[in-house]
Amino acid sequence: MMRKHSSHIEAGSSSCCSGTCYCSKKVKVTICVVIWTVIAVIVALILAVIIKAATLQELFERMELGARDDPVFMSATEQEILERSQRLVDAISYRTISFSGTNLSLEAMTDFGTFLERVFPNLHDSDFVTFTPINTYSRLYRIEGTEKTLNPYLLCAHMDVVPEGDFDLWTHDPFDAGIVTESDGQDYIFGRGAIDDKHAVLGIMEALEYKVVNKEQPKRTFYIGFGHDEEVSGYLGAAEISITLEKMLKDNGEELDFLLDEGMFVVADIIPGINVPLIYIGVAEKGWAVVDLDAEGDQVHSSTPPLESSIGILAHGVANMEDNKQPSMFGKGPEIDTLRYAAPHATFLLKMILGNLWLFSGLVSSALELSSQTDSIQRTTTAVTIFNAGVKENVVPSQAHAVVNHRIHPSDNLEDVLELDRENADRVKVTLRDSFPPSEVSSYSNDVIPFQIVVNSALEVFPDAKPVPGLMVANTDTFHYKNLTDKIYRFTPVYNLPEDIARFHGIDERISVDIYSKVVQFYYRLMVNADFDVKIAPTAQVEVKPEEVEEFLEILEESDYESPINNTDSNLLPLTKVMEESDENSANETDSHLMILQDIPEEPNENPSNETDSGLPPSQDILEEDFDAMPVNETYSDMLPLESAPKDLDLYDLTPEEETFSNRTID
Ligand SMILES: CCCCCCCC/C=C\CCCCCCCC(=O)N[C@@H](Cc1ccc(O)cc1)C(=O)O
Repeated sequence: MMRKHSSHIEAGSSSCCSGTCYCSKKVKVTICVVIWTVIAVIVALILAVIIKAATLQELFERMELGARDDPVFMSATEQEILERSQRLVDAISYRTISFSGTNLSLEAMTDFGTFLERVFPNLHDSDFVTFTPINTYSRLYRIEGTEKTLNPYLLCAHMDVVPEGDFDLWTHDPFDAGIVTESDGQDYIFGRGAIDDKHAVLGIMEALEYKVVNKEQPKRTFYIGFGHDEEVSGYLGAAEISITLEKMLKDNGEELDFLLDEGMFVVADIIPGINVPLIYIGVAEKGWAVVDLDAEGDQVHSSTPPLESSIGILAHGVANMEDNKQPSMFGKGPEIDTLRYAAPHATFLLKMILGNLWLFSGLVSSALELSSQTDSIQRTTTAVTIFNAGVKENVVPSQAHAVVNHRIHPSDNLEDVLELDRENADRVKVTLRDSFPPSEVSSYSNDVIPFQIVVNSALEVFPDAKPVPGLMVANTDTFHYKNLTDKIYRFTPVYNLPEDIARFHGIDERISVDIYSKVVQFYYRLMVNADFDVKIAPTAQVEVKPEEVEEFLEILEESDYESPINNTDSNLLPLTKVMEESDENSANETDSHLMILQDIPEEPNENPSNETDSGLPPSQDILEEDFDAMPVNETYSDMLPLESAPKDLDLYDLTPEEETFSNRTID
């Protein structure tokens, strides 16, 4: 019904006739204000997005580990590179295949151990290397450092491999290919284990052999653990190494500072718009669940098939599980920092998106979903790995069985995953067979020295790549080492394009001779960089005589110095006494009065971490656990609060070099 025309329009109201609207001035003004406000908000948003993109800062700040402008590498003549490559080829020829937890290739593993001892004779014969066989086949090495003040670290790798799969699909024999020149003109070491994980086993051994031959005893003690059943979860290898190592650490009064295992890699072209390779360090690892799926139906003659067979019911449930994925956890795990760290290296358009995840996280999550590789970093994955039913072509079977393997995102939980499985599975019975939870996230802030050691070593071999922390989407032996340290990194410097990622456990696994050479150099650089704490010590070393200590204590007593027991200030400067015995091999002469001041990050760090991470115990740990227990005459040297220490104390005669250091930290 048409509204009656009114000639009288009240102020503040409006009226329409035949589609024509009459608005009062006030309404018009209001509409204008609303429209302009909306436009202003949109313009402001666009400006904010552009400004954020234009001012994106690199999140990883490289800490120079000593004088590293010109890092020293292992010598690498063409002949040496070839010999090292040939040793990897030989390593691959040992069929150290793990078929299942109860079907390992133990004879091949024994031979592989003998091979390692034969081709790396010097390290096995070295005074400072101790080898302990674990559970017969796994291997644990202790490399004694010359400095006893630094906590050791652990390098891990595994000696077993998965079966080759479909042999006919391989271009070359997976265990006997040698070095092959491919169509891209590059030489490749082909075969099962080339990137998972014999390159790491051999790379670590090459670096250590070189150090032994060249009498480069490391300053920091470290351990090497090679498991023999990683591919079937490491319960016989890594789990046992972990038990022995825990005991060794305890006996030696050590704590493990950090560990590095296989895992992620250098990856290029994985995100369109990021045109630099990424040094992707796994700082966390997904959890694991194996789920059995069982469907039942009638067993009948195939000439009179049932309306629904057990196979049909199972197929329907499985298809539902694939169609309705577990939900995206984007923004709740390390994947967000993968993108935040990568963002400054993106095209401007992508910078606008990645620099403004508060606005575009939905869009980014949908983009990640476009590839199964990128999708795996943002959600719990569902892989149907086994599907079995039927025994004869004319019998409809009563039972059908499938297995699903989930990798659980760190922000997801098993109960929720199973609930969605049951919803999707419909009439299929869902039973959890086994599981373990996702790992903790290891700290990766810029002041975490172990993270810096790993990243610096990678940057030294891939100077143009950019480091990003991220989620390890598969699993490693690190699960068994989680009690030993909370700083666990998963990385080997293999270079992968997206299509190469399929070579892990896939067909035509290979590594180029050039990249393998970088792998070897990486482990060598890591062993050098891990001695960093000792290297910074010369500027920080202060000799203290006993009478000066007395004087210091007296002054402290007289001053208004606040006890560090109640002081949790992160500026506390821990001092550790160097062990009494000095070592002849050490480049730094030490005596019982020598102390090392730990470097202190000058700026607060973005990432929430209270750790000082220098290889020394964190200051808070000392406060809470050790301080009370310390004899009074030792506490003076172990904890000097920078802020509260009397500034006019003139305890030490400092060299100009020492003074620079002391000014930098204390003033
Ligand atoms: C934006 C960047 C996106 C990057 C996306 C990267 C996708 C990566 C895809 C594949 C990674 C390949 C990982 C290699 C894994 C090597 C270790 C391994 O094979 N583990 C096995 C065996 C295992 C080990 C320990 C366990 O507790 C269970 C199983 C595995 O199945 O995970």
